Amino acid sequence: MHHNIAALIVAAGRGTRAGGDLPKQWRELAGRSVLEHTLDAFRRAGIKRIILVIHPDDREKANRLVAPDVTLVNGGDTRVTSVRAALESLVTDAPQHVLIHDGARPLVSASVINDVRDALRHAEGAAPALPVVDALWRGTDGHVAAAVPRAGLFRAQTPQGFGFSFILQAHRAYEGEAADDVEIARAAGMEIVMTPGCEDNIKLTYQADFDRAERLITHRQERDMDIRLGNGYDVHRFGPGDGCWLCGIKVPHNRALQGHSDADVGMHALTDAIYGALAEGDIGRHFPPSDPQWKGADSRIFLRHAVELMRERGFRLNNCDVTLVCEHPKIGPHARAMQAELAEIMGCEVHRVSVKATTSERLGFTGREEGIAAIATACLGRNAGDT
Ligand SMILES: Nc1ccn([C@@H]2O[C@H](COP(=O)(O)OP(=O)(O)OP(=O)(O)O)[C@@H](O)[C@H]2O)c(=O)n1
Ligand SMILES: C[C@](O)(CO)[C@H](O)COP(=O)(O)O
Repeated sequence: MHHNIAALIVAAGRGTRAGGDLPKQWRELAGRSVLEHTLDAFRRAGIKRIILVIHPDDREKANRLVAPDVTLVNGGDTRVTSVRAALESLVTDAPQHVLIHDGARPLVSASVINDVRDALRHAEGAAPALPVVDALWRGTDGHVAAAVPRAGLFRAQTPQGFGFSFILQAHRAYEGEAADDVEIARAAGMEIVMTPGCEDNIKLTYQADFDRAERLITHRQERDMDIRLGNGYDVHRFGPGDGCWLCGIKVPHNRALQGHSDADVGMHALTDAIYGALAEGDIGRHFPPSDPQWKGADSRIFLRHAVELMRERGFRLNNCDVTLVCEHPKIGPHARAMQAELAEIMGCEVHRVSVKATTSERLGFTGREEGIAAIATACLGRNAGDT
């Protein structure tokens, strides 16, 4: 997907402030190591190349994380030298961009990563930040010594993204310590754009941060279990014509389906199933048949609207299943094209979309070929990786 970008995940520190038996990035968080959470966050964002920077003492543990998308590199004594080691390791097969991230920030969301990556289309560098909202003081000996103006102050997060060759040169030219790579990039004259940070993208620094991260992960897991099901049912009668619109495909037939719109009975049932899963009524509520503007309308408009609503509410389509009930036309030869068309409209993978058909054994209105009925089920899940 994004082969020309690599994530450098720095994890060579010793985590002295967090304490514990193991360096913090190797400790368990909600059943998995911190680094496993961090690697998965980048995979969810579609990153295919990850350089994991480790301490040589952790090689044995780290070998378990090696995968086709993960390469190990030994870090240095400071964060700066660890990043530098990772950058140098990429020189022979350089990506266009790099995202440099603390292994100790396992809760980074796909949207934080993607906002940085998107900003790199126009910027030399980009990094997530949050404005300081609390009042700031300077303190001495446990007393407030002065108020510090907070206007224009931001809290820096990672991943910090850069053009690879720019940041490599900046690191090579830099001497001494730096809190992060933005500092190094700015010292080399690079312009850095700020992108939205996220309160959940915490860096595990002290023990209390582990407790907070556990709570956030539990909350995410509960949210991810929020699965919504909806069903839809629709019928259209036959009238004169030379084919029927069914699931976005014009199927040749000696008749056509009649309706206010293009009468795509399958797409209507599916649209209603999505509205149903969101408890948002049905097509008639969003596109009233009394409104002349929907006369003869392309039913894709309805389905796209339901999908937009689904995304706005933070859901994605897990899968859907449409059954067309008719004697004729025969659906089998067109089912795959219908699945592909529906998947295209909904912006999802085709394996999430099923279209099938049955006859009603010549019974009832479908059996007498007076019309076609369709039933659909849609299953929605929460958008993974987003907070
Ligand atoms: N020599 C170092 C030092 C730090 N880091 C990484 O940089 C990130 C941010 O650093 P920090 O939170 O300061 O981690 P530690 O140095 O491990 O923590 P501490 O200062 O408490 O020892 C961490 O993912 C850490 O593993 C690194 O790769 N190499
Ligand atoms: C890079 C960083 O995460 C930006 O907030 C941070 O500076 C690194 O951690 P440290 O605690 O400053 O070492």
